Amino acid sequence: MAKKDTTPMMKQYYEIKEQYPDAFLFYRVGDFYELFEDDAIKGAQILELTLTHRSNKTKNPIPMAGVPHLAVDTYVNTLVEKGYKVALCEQLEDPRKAKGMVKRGIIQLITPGTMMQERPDQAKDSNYLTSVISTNSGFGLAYSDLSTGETFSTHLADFEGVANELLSLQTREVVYNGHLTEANKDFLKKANITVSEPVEVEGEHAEISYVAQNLTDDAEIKATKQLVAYLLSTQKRSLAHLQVAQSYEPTQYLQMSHTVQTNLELIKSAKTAKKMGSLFWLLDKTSTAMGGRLLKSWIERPLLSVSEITRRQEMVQALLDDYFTREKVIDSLKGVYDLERLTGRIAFGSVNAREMLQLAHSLAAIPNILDSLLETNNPHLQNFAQQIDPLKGIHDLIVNTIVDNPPLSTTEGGLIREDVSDQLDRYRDAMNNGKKWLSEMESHEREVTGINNLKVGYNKVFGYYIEVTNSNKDKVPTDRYTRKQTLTNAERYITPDLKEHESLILEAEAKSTGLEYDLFVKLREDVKKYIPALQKLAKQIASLDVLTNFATVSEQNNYVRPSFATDKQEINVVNGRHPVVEQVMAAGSYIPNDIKMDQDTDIFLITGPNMSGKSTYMRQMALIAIMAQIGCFVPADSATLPIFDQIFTRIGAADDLISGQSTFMVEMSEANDALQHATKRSLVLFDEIGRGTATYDGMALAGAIVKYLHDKVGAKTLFATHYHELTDLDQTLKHLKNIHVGATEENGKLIFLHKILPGPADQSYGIHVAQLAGLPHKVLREATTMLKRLEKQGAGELQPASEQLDLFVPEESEGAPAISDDEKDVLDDIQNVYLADKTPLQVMELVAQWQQELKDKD
Ligand SMILES: Nc1ncnc2c1ncn2[C@@H]1O[C@H](COP(=O)(O)OP(=O)(O)OP(=O)(O)O)[C@@H](O)[C@H]1O
Repeated sequence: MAKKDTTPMMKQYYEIKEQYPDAFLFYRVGDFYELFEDDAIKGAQILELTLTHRSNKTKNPIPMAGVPHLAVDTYVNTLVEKGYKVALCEQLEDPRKAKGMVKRGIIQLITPGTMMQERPDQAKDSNYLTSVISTNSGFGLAYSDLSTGETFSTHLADFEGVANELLSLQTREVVYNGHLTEANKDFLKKANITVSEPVEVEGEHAEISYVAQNLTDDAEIKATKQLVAYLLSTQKRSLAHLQVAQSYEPTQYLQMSHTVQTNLELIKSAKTAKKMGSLFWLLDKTSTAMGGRLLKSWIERPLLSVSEITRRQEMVQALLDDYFTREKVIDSLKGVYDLERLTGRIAFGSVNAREMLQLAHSLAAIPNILDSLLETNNPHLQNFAQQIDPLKGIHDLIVNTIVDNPPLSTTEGGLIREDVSDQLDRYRDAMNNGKKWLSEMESHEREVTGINNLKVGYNKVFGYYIEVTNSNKDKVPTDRYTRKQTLTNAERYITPDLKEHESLILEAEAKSTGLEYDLFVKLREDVKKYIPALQKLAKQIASLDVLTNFATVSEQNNYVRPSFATDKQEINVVNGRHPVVEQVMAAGSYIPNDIKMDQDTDIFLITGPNMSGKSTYMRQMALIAIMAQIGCFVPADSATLPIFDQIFTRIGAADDLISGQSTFMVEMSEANDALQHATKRSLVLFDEIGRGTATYDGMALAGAIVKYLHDKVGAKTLFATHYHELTDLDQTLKHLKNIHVGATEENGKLIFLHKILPGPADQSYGIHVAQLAGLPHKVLREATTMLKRLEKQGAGELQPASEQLDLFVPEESEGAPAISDDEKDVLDDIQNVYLADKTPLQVMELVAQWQQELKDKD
């Protein structure tokens, strides 16, 4: 960078900036943070700041923009949320005491992956920084949420696995060690993930070995150490709250790719990308933010172990059966703050006295929760309670140290109770005595001078003074009083006595606030020793919150406890419902449906009109399976399920925007994923496979895929299709059954029954649905005529297109004037269209287009 200004300050600035070339450098000058050079130009634009210039008189003024230090968080957050990094450069010494240039240094590097979620609406979100290292034996991956310190690590075979994990974690930043191909870079860019270089940290850091202590896999250890080193180097402080990394295998859980999670709308609605309308939205009635975050991670990672699921179910059952205990627990949970993040703030050193009290109040709620659980006769609830240490010592320590209503600031006193420190009490006595002396002095002076409204006051500039109004000025004993300040209607004086006491009072005050701060820091350090115990407690409370929440939701929505047939792959769901669709519909209007697939049935081929409920039925199956495997009860009258190892989907039009593939390509890759990786224990949902290409290609592919699933995979498969020709497959594939969603026609109108019935659908009603969508009458009539013709002739033996022209030529064309060029274009199009290549719907679209062209011409 060309250094245009070589004043000592700018020299210092350039030196620091050189070390952080890829971050916005917020350089503290007095009450402002200044941005210079390119940072200023770019920052001014993004943050809408006024761009000014430093050294305006020189030939090359330096662009500059500033933000007030009190508002810095908002500006930093805006930049970091957009994927940038911010280096906060502070004055490291008091400018008044500094000799020469004030020392400055970076106190924190804030990056997308290390930003703490502070806004209330983000309380249930985690922000994971991920670290990846490529090794000879695949990839090590580790991630951590800096606000809570929870850390995980795993080992993945290929970049595809890494990419999937990054998307599932919604990671904003990855510290990447290894080669990235152009395609990898492209993916990371499209997924909006900031890529950071790994960093070395100097010296020994206990955190690095602590976090990695339980890991055995070399790649995981490396990724974890790289993660912690990056955190330490950006945060520039000890991070006592980082938790021992938990190693996991993706195969330990029911596996679903990020696309599957998105398609099934587990955490967000596919349409709005908001929580509303998702399974998480439906299930989340948790009382604490920790519970909310835990629930989300449970939904993303359903269990495989029946005994673990049963353990959750037992708790849900017990809480469901015992309304009063449940209500008491919920009531107490409401008093528990975000223990995990409070603990993080304690470790971070950013906690204030009010938050310290929030911790104490949270701990105060724990014994009530334990009492409620222990009072029941339920062994599961009792056992759960017995494992919890309420950490009463920490509670007592905090409430015995901090006053009831402490101020926000920790440096201005008023935080610490009496009797905590003799020394503090002595300072306070001195202050009180001094103040008492002042009030006695005031009465005494009134008496001796005869000035009744004489008063003693204080301001920051002059300290303590005696104030006398102008009307009493002549009574002032000028031999004892020295004038200090003149106001319009009064004079202020001091006396040697007053000044002597003033210095005693102020000294005691300064010492007392200093000591209070020291005592507060000591308290913080004392509590810091209990961080692992607090984190354990936080986890226990969070899981109690989620389990209680399952009981509440299950009761409110009439869910039933599922059982698992582990020895055979059988599904027997009686009157199952789609939990989210049912919720947004009027009460009682959702039509329940059974899902019964015995050992000998692997594939349901589902036909039925558009809009009849095929997708809903398939999603219902997946959501019931997921709910069951996270330990929640399920929307059905009864349910027996296998434990699914993986779920695959090809549903809806949630096109893969990130990889930039075409719809049909995405469809085929998703199908391929299932064909390659599904096992007998998997659940496969395929909705209208093949519709993204020409009819015959699509139908042929769909048929072959069904056959492959049937012969080679054996996964439980729900396969919805509009290709009625496929329904004949039940003749040859013995594990395939046809089912359809019922619909009837009354007076030419289509009535959806939303009821699953055995056998194939008799007709597709596509044109009826088009009618519901309000297509012009003429289009519908013509489509109907064409459909009849197609059905009569069989799509393969279509007449040449020219012979069908009479379908479209308006009657009044006879004897009409010669046709225009536009009309001719349309006729040419009609003549050239190859009908065998088109679905009826596509033909309808074409007809609509031609009509529009003719209309435009009018
Ligand atoms: N069991 C049900 N009870 C009541 N309403 C239902 C039921 N199933 C589906 N619906 C309603 O029907 C609508 C359409 O359902 P869905 O999208 O599953 O149809 P589809 O057959 O998959 O349609 P398409 O073939 O066009 O994709 C849903 O949004 C819902 O409102």
